[in-house]
Amino acid sequence: MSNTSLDKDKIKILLLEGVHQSALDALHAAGYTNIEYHKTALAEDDLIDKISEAHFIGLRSRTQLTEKVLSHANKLVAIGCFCIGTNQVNLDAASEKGIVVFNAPFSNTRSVAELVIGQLILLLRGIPAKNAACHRGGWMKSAVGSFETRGKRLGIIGYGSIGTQLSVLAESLGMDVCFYDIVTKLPLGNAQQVKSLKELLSSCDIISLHVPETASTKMMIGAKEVSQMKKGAIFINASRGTVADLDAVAGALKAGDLSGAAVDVFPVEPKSNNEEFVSPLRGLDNVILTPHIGGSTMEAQENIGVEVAEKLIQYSDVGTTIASVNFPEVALPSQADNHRILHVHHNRPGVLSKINAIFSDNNINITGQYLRTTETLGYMVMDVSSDAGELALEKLKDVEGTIKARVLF
Ligand SMILES: NC(=O)c1ccc[n+]([C@@H]2O[C@H](COP(=O)([O-])OP(=O)(O)OC[C@H]3O[C@@H](n4cnc5c(N)ncnc54)[C@H](O)[C@@H]3O)[C@@H](O)[C@H]2O)c1
Ligand SMILES: O=C(O)[C@H](O)COP(=O)(O)O
Repeated sequence: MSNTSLDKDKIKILLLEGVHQSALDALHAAGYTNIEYHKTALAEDDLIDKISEAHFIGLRSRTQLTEKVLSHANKLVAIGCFCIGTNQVNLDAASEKGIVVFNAPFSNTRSVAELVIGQLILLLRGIPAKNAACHRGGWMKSAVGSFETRGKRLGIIGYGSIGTQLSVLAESLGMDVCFYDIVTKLPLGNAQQVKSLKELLSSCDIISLHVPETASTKMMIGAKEVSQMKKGAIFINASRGTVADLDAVAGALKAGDLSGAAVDVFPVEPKSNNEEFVSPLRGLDNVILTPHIGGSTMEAQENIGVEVAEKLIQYSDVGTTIASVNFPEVALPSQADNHRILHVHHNRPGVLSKINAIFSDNNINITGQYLRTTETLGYMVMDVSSDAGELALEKLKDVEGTIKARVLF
């Protein structure tokens, strides 16, 4: 159990995968200078070695924070995912160790929606194949199989932040939009929610996936679903590689059942730019392959850098967990001449009354207290008079169900 606050220059921050300079700037401006920065993800052994010394870690989609890796993260208090997806982090293991996880749920959504619009226009015109032919000295001048976007039916699977923006952009091009989502969603513009995945697959000219990686989305597009798509349909996936069976997609493309595809995410992605990319879609001229760059624009990365760094700073400075992925949300203004204690515990009945009893028995004056819980976790921020901080922390360690307790200031 971590038990003391540290001077800011002793708080070790590990930033991986080339997170934007804006994150470093924000952390430096807030007084955090002990930062180790890597442009790439780390191999597991190296990651374990470094995470065991880190108090904060920042990463993107490549770094896998598995249960095994997190079991070594004994000083870690927070994880910043400088992206939307948090599937690369074992959230249960993080919660179990009292480690809060943040992400950037909105900053790169426009970038993904724009990429998909670009891809669907290029695919409707057969540009990838024509471009490839030109590069080989060919000349495929023909209108056959080339279409405008106007009046084409776009099916969006997952109508969240990205799906909705894609919907609006596609309608501005005159497309007819429908979507499938497990939640009933307010349709934007003239878009329509369909009742089943099959209805979407069998009625759309273009199908684009925008779901998170979860148990319910794993391989949600398999051979059966591919066979339900309209003859000549276009398939796009910029969500997660585990969502679609690419062998089935490749088979349908080779058989001419699908006319084209654009895929940005893969079940197995190279760990670095030096590793070979392997996919059954390689070599197919009517497929746009991109190396997981849906959210990789300068605008998105700069905004994400600031957004996630600010969340880490707020947590480190005052214990704020607003917009956390796995913690109850708590925000309290800091109080002068007080010590702030953060207490993460298993959400069991009686923890709060035990804490209050201990404080009362020891004459510790609580000047502010805020508790929020999720189903499994309790997070309490407590301000006590500054002469009582150390004693309060000592006593809190004895409370059954405590996961992590520290004094902030
Ligand atoms: N290619 C990239 O670089 C890139 C960039 C950003 C995000 N992403 C991926 O895109 C995903 C979606 O991003 P978002 O911001 O739109 O997320 P979001 O959470 O705002 O929306 C996801 C939507 O999918 C729906 N959904 C969940 N499970 C479903 C299921 N089984 N069937 C149908 N719908 C389901 C949800 O109800 C929600 O409406 C992210 O989770 C991330 O994995 C990829
Ligand atoms: O989840 C996301 O936001 C995207 O997949 C982007 O991931 P990246 O930061 O690794 O490009």
